[in-house]
Order: sequence, then C-alpha cells, then structure tokens
Amino acid sequence: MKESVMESVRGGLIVSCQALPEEPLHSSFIMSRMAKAAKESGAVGIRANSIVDIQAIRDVVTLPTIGIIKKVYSESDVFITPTLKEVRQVCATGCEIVAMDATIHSRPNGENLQDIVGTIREEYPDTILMADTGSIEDVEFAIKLGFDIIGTTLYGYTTETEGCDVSMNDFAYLKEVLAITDLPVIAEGKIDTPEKAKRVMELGCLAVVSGGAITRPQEITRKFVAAIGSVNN
Ligand SMILES: CC(=O)N[C@H](C=O)[C@@H](O)[C@H](O)[C@H](O)COP(=O)(O)O
Repeated sequence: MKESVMESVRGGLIVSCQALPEEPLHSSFIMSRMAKAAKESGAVGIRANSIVDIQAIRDVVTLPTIGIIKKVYSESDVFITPTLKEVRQVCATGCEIVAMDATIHSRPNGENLQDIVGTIREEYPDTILMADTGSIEDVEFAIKLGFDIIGTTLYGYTTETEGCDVSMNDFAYLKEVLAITDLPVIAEGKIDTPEKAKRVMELGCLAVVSGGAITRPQEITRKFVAAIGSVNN
C-alpha cells in the first residue's frame, strides 16, 4: 500500500489547501473546492489541516492526502501534529500520509517523537509518516526515527531558520538534504512559482508541495500589490 501511494505522487504537485481560523478562506467547504480545483488541474495529492477539512476534502477528492492538525500548545513551539493525540486523530481519518513536526524542539506534555512514532507504527502500520523538518539535524533525527518521507516544510519557519528560503542559492539546503538520505524527499515551504517546483523535481525530490501561492489569495494579492507599489515609489 505504501509503495503504491509513493508511486502515485512521484513526480507530481501536491497542493496544500489550508486556511486557519484567522484567514479569509477559513472553511472546510472552501478547502474542499480548492482541492477539487487542484485535482482537476493535475495535482497528485492534497495537504490538509484539521479533521473537518480532511474529511470535507476526502469526500470530494480521491487523491492521496497528507493530513496534519495544527494545534498551538503554550509550552511548546511545535504546532504541526504536535502530540500523540493529534497524530492518532489524523491517522483515524484514513489519510495515506500523516505529517508531523519532526524538529528537535521539545513537544507538549513532555512527549517525545520516538515514542509517538513507535506507537503509531503499531497502531497504524500502513500509514506513511512524513517528517516536517527545518534543519539537517532534524533530518538526521527523522531518519533515525524511521520516518518514511522527509519534508522541508519548516525550513524558514523555525527560530533557527527565520528568514531562510529553501530556494536560496539554487536550493542549496535542499541539495544538502538530498545528499544525506535515500528516503523520499518532498520539497515544501515557499515553493511559490512553477519554475521553483520544476527545479526541485530536477534535483530529485519525490514530489513538491505548494500552498500559499495557489490557495491563499491574500498572499497572492500582497505580492501583486507590492510589485505594483514598487513602480510608483
Ligand atoms: C509553516 C507552516 O505552517 N506550513 C504549513 C504546513 O502544513 C502550511 O501552512 C504551508 O502552507 C505548507 O507547508 C506549504 O507551504 P507554502 O504555503 O509556503 O507553499
């Protein structure tokens, strides 16, 4: 089962359809329509946040889903599928791939990622586990824990990598990741143009995730406004 899912996303675009409560498009229905549009336009998978969005999307789109739950715990910086509770909840939706923060940061409730992975391997042996990483140290940690997929999701989004962009220096960081593992790598995080998506595939990624550049009109609008504004100033 795992192999067939990997093959179905190989070489393709996975569209992240997410909108948090504070975002204009926050709605499971809207996210399901975004996913439908993505599928009709050639996406090979969907990345989705929250049980309600995952279920709404999977009701209308039959594509492999990377499921997460974003939840903020006051005592931790880890917010993507942070504890065993959230990982179990996403696994229970039937998502083919479950992604979680795999940084070396401390998790809520004193939980540790090794125990989470071990428990989930027993409870959901067929679920593919994707490590959302932000550094080479995270990648090495995720490899040691036995994740199935490495994602660059958090590069540029952690305190240590704030301001970094995976495309810098012709994806120098991504090349480092690809060089230290034979695991499938999914490029994710600020892949905001077709050219960048093409480049990461040329470099050898299993697949590429793009989110805001496709499904966050507020981000897209800001880029247009900034570009036009640069002319008038
Ligand atoms: C940092 C964080 O919370 N990233 C989230 C991970 O699920 C999503 O909000 C991103 O949209 C997704 O990773 C795709 O990245 P981009 O939107 O840059 O194409």
